[in-house]
Amino acid sequence: MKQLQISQLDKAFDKQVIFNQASYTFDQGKIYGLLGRNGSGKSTLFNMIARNIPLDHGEIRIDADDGRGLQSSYPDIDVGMVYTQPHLPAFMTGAEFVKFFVEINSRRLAAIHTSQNPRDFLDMAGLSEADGNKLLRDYSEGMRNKLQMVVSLMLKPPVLLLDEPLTTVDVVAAHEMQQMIVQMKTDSVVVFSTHIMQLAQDICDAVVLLHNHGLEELTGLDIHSQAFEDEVIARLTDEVTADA
Ligand SMILES: Nc1ncnc2c1ncn2[C@@H]1O[C@H](COP(=O)(O)OP(=O)(O)OP(=O)(O)O)[C@@H](O)[C@H]1O
Repeated sequence: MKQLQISQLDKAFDKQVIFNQASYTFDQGKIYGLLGRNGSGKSTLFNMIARNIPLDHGEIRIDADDGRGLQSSYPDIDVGMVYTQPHLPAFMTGAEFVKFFVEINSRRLAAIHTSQNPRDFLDMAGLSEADGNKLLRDYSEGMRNKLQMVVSLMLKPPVLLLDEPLTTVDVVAAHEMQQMIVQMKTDSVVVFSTHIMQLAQDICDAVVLLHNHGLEELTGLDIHSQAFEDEVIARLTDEVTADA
């Protein structure tokens, strides 16, 4: 089973403590919703997992289910990251970008039996032929988000991190993307951050709160209940009181 393990993680920016001895293990087979107040450290956590920024102390380890067990250094393990603001080349058209993406990832796509037809990628992102011929800088934010998510999901990375996805896509696209994310949990560890409680309740199997500089799963309540929602708000509100 694939696994992402956070152990006794510390991270501070100058004197601002973001994580203090945070520990949690995310398993393949579940969708985890990461909830926390603005500025609590959700993007920072994702960036540490993706090794974009260093951690101060502790360990982040990944088991890609490749026989090697948990690895604390994982340059060869793909961590898929879907950003709130997509990072796409502005001066390529959608079709050019997808063609380029398929070319540079052809071996990986072949290994996981994913289509290598660029048109399929554009179709999944709901982009027409005319859209495909537009420069990415002229896409709406929602169109960029859909395209970014489709290319990230098609690679089926062992760990998939989604930083506030689906906030800018239309209702139909959001429904389709939700279904794609749900399918991903079969083969990947899937963690997404969101401020939309309804979204967390709709697609998550577990909700992890980032508060008081730690990670804590909210257990013992039906995720779809009002009591669950009240408890999330109470705990995240408590944090402000505790820090004040
Ligand atoms: N490179 C950096 N240098 C200094 N401080 C930073 C840096 N990156 C993030 N921070 C600070 O760390 C804290 C956590 O930021 P982060 O973006 O991880 O929060 P978040 O939970 O994702 O917030 P939001 O929900 O608002 O998107 C914030 O106070 C932010 O200002």
